[in-house]
Amino acid sequence: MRSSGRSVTESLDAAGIEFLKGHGTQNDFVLLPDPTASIDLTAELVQALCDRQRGIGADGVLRVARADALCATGVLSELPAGVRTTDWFMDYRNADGSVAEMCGNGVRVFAHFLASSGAVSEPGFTVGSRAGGRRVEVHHADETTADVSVEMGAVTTGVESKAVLGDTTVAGLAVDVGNPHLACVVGGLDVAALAGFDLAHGADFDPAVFPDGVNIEIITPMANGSVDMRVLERGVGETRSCGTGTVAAAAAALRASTGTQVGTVDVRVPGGRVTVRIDESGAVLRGPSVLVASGTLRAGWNTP
Ligand SMILES: N[C@@H](CCC[C@H](N)C(=O)O)C(=O)O
Repeated sequence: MRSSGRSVTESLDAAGIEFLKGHGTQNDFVLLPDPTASIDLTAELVQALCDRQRGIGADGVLRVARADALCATGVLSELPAGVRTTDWFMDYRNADGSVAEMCGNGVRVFAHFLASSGAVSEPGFTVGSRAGGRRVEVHHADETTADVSVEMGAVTTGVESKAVLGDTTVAGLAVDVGNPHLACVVGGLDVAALAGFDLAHGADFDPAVFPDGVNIEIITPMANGSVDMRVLERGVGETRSCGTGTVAAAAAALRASTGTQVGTVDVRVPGGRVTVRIDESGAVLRGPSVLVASGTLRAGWNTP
């Protein structure tokens, strides 16, 4: 990892650094505008920022940096496919401090911030992620709310696998949306039974299929073009939504009901609703973003 030149104390509390708090269907994030990638974004700092008692509280952190700055400071070893040096790059971290390739809700909030702050001048632009460049279209954005579509790229289904949640075993399909998912469409499951699943105590899964961990979605069968879903996110726990998870859920639900993964699905999650359209060229995720607040980290907030 690079050395930022900041002292240990400075990197512990990142005092004076500006942040925003936002969410996409209640999957919530701390945004750190950091064009030059000068913040020493350690796992410990991410954990503290995301802590709901001693920090700001969030499911993850979105550092807003230029792609070339992340390369120059060694955060990225190379530019992922489809990302140009001048693109804004979503440097995403899970609440436990781990790095993930992609975040579908985060990219909408990220694009909302860029559009509402004037950092971009066109409604359509590319956001860099570790999974590659993602084209976004901001349909509407004001200071607080936005409606954003994201081209999520290829949705690749793999083998069938299982997860154990509490005393329940569920079967699902491995789905790669840039990050790994086990999308479990449970036959006969209704909204009330979905609410009864124990997602509070983690899950066991097959590490041979998911050597880098997995996000697990529990999904009702498709009815009238929609499904309900809950999610257990890698590096976080249960969240109220997961954008990449909704894409995986749509692919699995379409496959289960039609035998192909082409179509449009409304996915309801505890935090709201998004729409996923999948065709041969990939998936498009459309949904809301809310920027809740902005502020400045105070000196000493993260002093042990
Ligand atoms: N909430 C995100 C996914 C974030 C990354 C995930 N926890 C992982 O580790 O892959 C989304 O909206 O897609």
